[in-house]
Amino acid sequence: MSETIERQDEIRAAVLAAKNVVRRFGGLVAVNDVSFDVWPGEILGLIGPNGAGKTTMFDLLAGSILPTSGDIFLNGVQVSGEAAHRRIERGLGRTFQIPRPLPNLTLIENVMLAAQGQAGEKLLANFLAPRRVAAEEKAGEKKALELLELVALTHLAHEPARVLSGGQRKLLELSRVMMADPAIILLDEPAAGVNASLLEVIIDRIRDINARGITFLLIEHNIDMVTRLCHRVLVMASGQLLCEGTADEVARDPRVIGAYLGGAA
Ligand SMILES: Nc1ncnc2c1ncn2[C@@H]1O[C@H](COP(=O)(O)OP(=O)(O)OP(=O)(O)O)[C@@H](O)[C@H]1O
Repeated sequence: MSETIERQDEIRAAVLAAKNVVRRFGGLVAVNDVSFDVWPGEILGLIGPNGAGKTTMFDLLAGSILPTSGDIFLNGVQVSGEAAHRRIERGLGRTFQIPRPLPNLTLIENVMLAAQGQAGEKLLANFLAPRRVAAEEKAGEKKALELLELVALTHLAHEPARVLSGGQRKLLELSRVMMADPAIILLDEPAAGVNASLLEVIIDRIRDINARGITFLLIEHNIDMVTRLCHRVLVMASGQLLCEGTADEVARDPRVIGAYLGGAA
């Protein structure tokens, strides 16, 4: 089998795949010819020193920015030019390093909002089919409560989101993303700014959600978390994919040690 046909088969089997992706910002190549696959059901880590291109890669995968060249595939479908909301509809969820829930709405309202379409659409539907809208709202509330339970926030369901700690906001964000029934979730630094005991809750919840068949790709600087959670790890440095392997394998790789010692230079 030729290399190209093999690569096409891999792309078809992957939940998410990058193929020779390049992203330039003026003269700077933030992501430089990066290719990788995320397999169904895995928890894949993306690590690398500051400025390596990890966040830019997430932005490209999620559709917040478009590649200068190269392609992105979601469940085998080429989505390189598609807007972020289309990729959400196709099963891609994303959390941000600093989640910003609506502070004066309750947790349950914040989670329910994640499932709603355009306000105008909803108003029209309410006018045309009020009973259907009411039934959908009831089902949405039930699902939101189940998801809050999944992330261990049931006791705060009716509190305003402003009372949450940084770590609890990350858990809320995870439940919000789950409202759209994603096939894969991109997690941006789930451990950043989270205290030790809540970190254990976050690790457990990610494992539980993964056990439901949901795939994860996560950027993380906390190597202990990466070692405990990730089945496989990709390492980026200076915009390029340096290597991949288990957390132990990449931690021993002299190229990785060199990249961290030399920073992003
Ligand atoms: N919108 C932008 N305009 C210009 N340069 C950018 C832009 N976004 C990112 N960069 C540059 O691209 C490079 C990669 O940045 P990126 O944020 O992707 O790295 P990172 O690996 O996520 O770093 P960190 O771990 O510090 O978050 C950096 O040199 C950064 O300054």
